[in-house]
Amino acid sequence: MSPITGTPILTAAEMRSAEAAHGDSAFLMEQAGQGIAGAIRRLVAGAEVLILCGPGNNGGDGYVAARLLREQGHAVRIAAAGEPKSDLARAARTRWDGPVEPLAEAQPAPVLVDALFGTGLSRPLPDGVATDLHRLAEAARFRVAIDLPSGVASDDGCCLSMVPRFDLTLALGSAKPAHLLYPAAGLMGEVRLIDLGLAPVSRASVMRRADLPEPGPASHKYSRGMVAVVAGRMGGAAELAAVSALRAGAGYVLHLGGRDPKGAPHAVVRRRWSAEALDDVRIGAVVIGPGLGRDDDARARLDAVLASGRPLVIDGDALHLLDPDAPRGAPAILTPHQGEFDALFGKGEGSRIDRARAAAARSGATVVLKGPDTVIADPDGRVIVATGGSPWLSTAGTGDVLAGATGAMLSAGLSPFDAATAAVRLHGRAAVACGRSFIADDLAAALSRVR
Ligand SMILES: NC(=O)C1=CN([C@@H]2O[C@H](COP(=O)(O)OP(=O)(O)OC[C@H]3O[C@@H](n4cnc5c(N)ncnc54)[C@H](OP(=O)(O)O)[C@@H]3O)[C@@H](O)[C@H]2O)[C@@H](O)CC1
Ligand SMILES: [K+]
Repeated sequence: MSPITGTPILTAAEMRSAEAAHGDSAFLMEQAGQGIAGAIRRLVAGAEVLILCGPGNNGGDGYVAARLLREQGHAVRIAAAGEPKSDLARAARTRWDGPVEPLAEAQPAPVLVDALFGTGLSRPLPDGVATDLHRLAEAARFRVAIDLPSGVASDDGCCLSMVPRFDLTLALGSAKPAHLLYPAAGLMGEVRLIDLGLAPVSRASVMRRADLPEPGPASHKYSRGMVAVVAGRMGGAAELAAVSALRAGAGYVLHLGGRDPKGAPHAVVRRRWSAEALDDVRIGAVVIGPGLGRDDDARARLDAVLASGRPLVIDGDALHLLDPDAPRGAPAILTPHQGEFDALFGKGEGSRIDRARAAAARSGATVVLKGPDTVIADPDGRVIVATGGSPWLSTAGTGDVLAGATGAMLSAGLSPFDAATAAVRLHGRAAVACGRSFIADDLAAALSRVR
């Protein structure tokens, strides 16, 4: 059992291909059962376990785990929603020599293990099954989901039925989109990986430690990265982005336009807005959007920035003015939240991973689709899904902080994908370091502490 950080994310179809490529599904199920039994043994300290088994291979995993737990002297019962339908599940059921209770009649146990449905769930749970799952989950002290909580759709994290809250979800072989994407991700408790030795390959993975650029002995302020932040109607947002760029590690931040607020950091260099200011070849990234406004003046500034040929971070209001299909002369990172994303790219089909990836391919920009499950997608198809942020990030100005931090990483010479990943990671860590009920200014300050 290990953390899922850094692991590949596979759809149900990709999981089936990985299983087929391995060639020995019975061995994989035995491995899964061993991992599950081992995890449960370690975690529940002898308490009685009730395993709910479904008709497919998720149920098969449950039968194997039950047999192994029983062989080791653990108190375990099984309740099933019907007979096994797959060959593997039937074989696993045959090797279980204890009774199998009908699900509707099952009495609760302190530990509930849900092996009803996994990646094969294709429709809402039958009403009776959903009711029994809730009844038994509510009565249990500790709830474990095998691979996925029953009722969640593996590929997009939607709930096809009402899903109870779990304390632990044991992801088998690889992470699935639902382990990261909400609402499903919010119901899983801690997600841990049981390695099946599949070595699955995917272009999508769960975020792990990001390498942040470090200054060396020969570094100077321009080599650390020079960021220009283009201000607009609401000065505070651009101020936050500018300060955040410095605190995330930029060597020089130029704030173009807007007023000079009292008490603002003296480290930010301020100039009036002019398109010519962007001619400075030392500028490694331009951040535009925070507080920009959406009027003609804002549009003119965006047009000038797009024409400058500098690497771009496009956020906030600028996303409302942008034509995502228009060619750009420089790399760009777009940082929309879901509302801005929908306005820019349309509602679209598929999971947040699918949609962010399609948007990146369409726009030719790296897309950071922000949320509790931030998805970073590159035009070349790579995707990273972030974990470990904080629900307290849902406050005004935190997006401006991310835009500034992203500008810092881009100006330091990271590729847009690596810059976005590093900034999202740093921003999430800073949010966690801030604790509860912080404001965006605290978050900007925490970027330095976390670095
Ligand atoms: N891939 C791997 O490498 C490994 C995978 N492993 C395990 O296999 C799991 C995937 O197994 P799986 O494909 O058999 O799917 P699973 O989730 O058990 O359900 C399918 C069954 O449920 C049925 N059914 C579906 N929806 C339903 C509904 N709403 N209400 C009622 N019935 C419904 C469906 O019937 P049908 O839709 O055909 O009518 C079918 O009979 C995976 O999560 C992991 O635990 C490990 O063993 C080791 C390695
Ligand atoms: K399950």
